[in-house]
Amino acid sequence: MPTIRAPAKKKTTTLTVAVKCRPLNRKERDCGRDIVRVKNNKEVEVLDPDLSKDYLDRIQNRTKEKKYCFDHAFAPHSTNLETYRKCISTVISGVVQGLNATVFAYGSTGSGKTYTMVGTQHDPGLMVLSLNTIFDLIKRDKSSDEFEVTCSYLEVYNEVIYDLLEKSSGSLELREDPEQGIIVAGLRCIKVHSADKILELLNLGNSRRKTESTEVNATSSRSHAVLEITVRRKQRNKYKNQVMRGKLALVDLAGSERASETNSGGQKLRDGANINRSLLALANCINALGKQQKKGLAYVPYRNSKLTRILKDGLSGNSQTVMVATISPADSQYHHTVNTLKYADRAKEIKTHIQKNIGTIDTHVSDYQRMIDSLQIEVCQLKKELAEKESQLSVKPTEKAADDELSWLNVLSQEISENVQERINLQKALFELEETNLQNRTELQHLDDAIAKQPASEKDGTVSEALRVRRQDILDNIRDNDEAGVNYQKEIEANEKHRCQLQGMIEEAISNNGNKTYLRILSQYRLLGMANTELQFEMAMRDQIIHNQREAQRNLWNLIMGLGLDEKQILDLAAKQGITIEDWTMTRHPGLSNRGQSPNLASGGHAPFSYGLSINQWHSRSSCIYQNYQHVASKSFSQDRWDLSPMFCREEHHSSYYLLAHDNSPPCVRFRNSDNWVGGGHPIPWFGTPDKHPRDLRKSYPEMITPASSRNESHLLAPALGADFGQGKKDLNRQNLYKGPHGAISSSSQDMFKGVGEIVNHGRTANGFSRFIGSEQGFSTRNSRHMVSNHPSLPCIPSYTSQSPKT
Ligand SMILES: Nc1ncnc2c1ncn2[C@@H]1O[C@H](COP(=O)(O)OP(=O)(O)OP(=O)(O)O)[C@@H](O)[C@H]1O
Repeated sequence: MPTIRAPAKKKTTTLTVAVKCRPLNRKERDCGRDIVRVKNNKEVEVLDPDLSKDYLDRIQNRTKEKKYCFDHAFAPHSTNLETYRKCISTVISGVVQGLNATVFAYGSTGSGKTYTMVGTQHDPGLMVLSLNTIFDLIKRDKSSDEFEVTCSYLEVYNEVIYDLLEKSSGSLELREDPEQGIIVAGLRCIKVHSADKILELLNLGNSRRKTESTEVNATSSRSHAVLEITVRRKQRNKYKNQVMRGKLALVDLAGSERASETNSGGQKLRDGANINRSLLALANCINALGKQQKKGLAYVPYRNSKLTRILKDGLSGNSQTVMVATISPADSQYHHTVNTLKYADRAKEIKTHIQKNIGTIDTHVSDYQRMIDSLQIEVCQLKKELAEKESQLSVKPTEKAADDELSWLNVLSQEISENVQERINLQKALFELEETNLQNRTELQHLDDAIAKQPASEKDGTVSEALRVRRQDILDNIRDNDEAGVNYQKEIEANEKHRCQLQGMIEEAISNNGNKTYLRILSQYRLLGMANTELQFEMAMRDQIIHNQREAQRNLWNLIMGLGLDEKQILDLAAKQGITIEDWTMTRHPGLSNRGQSPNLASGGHAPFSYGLSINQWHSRSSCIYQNYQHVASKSFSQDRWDLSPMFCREEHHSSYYLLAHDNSPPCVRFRNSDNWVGGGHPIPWFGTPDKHPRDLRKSYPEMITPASSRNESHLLAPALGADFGQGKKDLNRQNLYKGPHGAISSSSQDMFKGVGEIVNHGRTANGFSRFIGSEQGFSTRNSRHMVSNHPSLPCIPSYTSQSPKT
């Protein structure tokens, strides 16, 4: 099979980010004011909407004023043509030379995305201007090359892809093509010879696009629209067999909105939820990609929505990409404007790698082959649909009633699945926010230390000034993230409410319907499927945490061992880093023949778990506290053996706690609340509710409830471990744990400990991810999520306390 040849060079480039501010509309002029200032064609300043703030507030940084700088910024009076000339035209000329380009408008509802992309007759939008340029360039081309231009236009509505160039398009599927990346199977590609023809198609497609009138925008787009133009250039000169293929994707996103603002309900509300979901997925991708550039690898959740899968190339692959962030200058839109600018600011970090798509004539033929294949698939699909429709017409009334019942159930289960997916997205977002703030707070602490250490003579110097500016930035970020976190939590609450309604509907259907058993099994099956999705996400998150901690431990051990330090030196060094080593109780393992080897690596062979070390400052993503717990007296590195004694490992991550326990009882996972061990015989992971109480999975899915148990301790059998420790050691161990050198556990709380594996809470409030991970009904928020596990893969390490991030 012919393939597109690897190009000679790949050029790395960053996203071009432009901000376009629309004028105030009449309503905004009458009852609000303009709070956006565009300066020097690059800077955007958003004033505090609260006019009551005075000079003192301003000099003390108590206003919500924000300043950003972008590649381009356009004031309200500027036209689409100006935007096009300054940031799009060069990208478009590349398309005729075999390069890919993506242009997308991002902003809240009513901020001017469609105006920017489609425009009006007097002020044509970027789609129209780009198409005219492409045909102009082809017309003016002096070479004898042959050009062919094709166009497709799709929309993603409620996570379903429709062809806007088809009169009554069915839903289309996404496929991964090894050469072309993500493609939409069965999407019509129409050959066009002039810009006018494409504009005709564009208008036709736009008339089919789903729009609604909302409180904020009379013609609000309810779907994301992607216009794709492909230019194939068959070369006639020395590279006779070569075909260059440039692709231009022009994207008009649906607007993000809040249900309360748009005053919508029913279908509109559902659309809004789906739009927000895919935009949230896009925002998460922008976040992750931004982080990737700053800190190396980060998981980019493209697969969370169809939109992000379609935009994948534009965000990180082979594409020159321009993001036009559209904002409203109205004071009532302050929150949306700042939110859009924040994501636009992050998008500046995103890098793409552009290269010419050069293929052979054969490749060109293979493209046609692919088109034929996809048309054949479409024909098969249509035939199948026709056959189904025919058979539906001939079904008996009783069968039809049963079918109706089932299709109702399908709709319901679809809603449940969307509800779960939305919650996962929100919780992920919350998790990211919390993580960012954790890092922010650590940096804040370091900055405070650095500022305090500045000599008096330097207090007014440039270094001090830079530190203070950075400190203010971090404070702003923390405050913004906290605000965003509160909003996410509200959305999670709404999501939870919706979930309860859905649950009620299922229960009602079960009690009303004749075929109860079947429906019950079916609904149980679906609910378990949903629960499974949540569990998988939780597992993935935990794997990530464990991976990060291992990394940190490994690095640290390698460093410490490489230095060949003795215990005292290590303790001194740790103290300098602000780390207190509570209890040095490691003895050497027979398997560790020399002290140069990282104890963390000693987990192989017969060792049921590994030794490790974690220190907050060294940790790349999470804050951890580990506690090694042994009945053996403290031993130093110089001793001969690493003793495999019973051990506890405590980890704090986003207010989630794990503790590893090894004793002679069967390995188990235990849960406890602030006072007692709780739960039945077969505990399962728990998911936090949006409010203060974690959600009981069995409550959410009552079909999963196992007979209640009066026992206040729950055990979940884990895979057998090699460790087998005497029960007798347990009490002593517990005692040691309670009486750590720093008195980590208060004497009153000692009474709470009724089994192995209790955990000390260092007083961090539980939120974000901790809501999501392991806990049980009735936990107090303060002591929040306690989970005890003896997972064999988690490392056990010496005892430390690390400084909690500043709150
Ligand atoms: N630069 C501009 N000049 C004049 N009017 C504008 C401008 N930008 C937007 N508008 C007007 O603002 C209103 C909302 O714009 P538009 O429909 O483009 O918003 P949107 O971001 O696409 O909204 P949604 O996401 O809800 O589809 C429209 O009436 C549009 O004509």
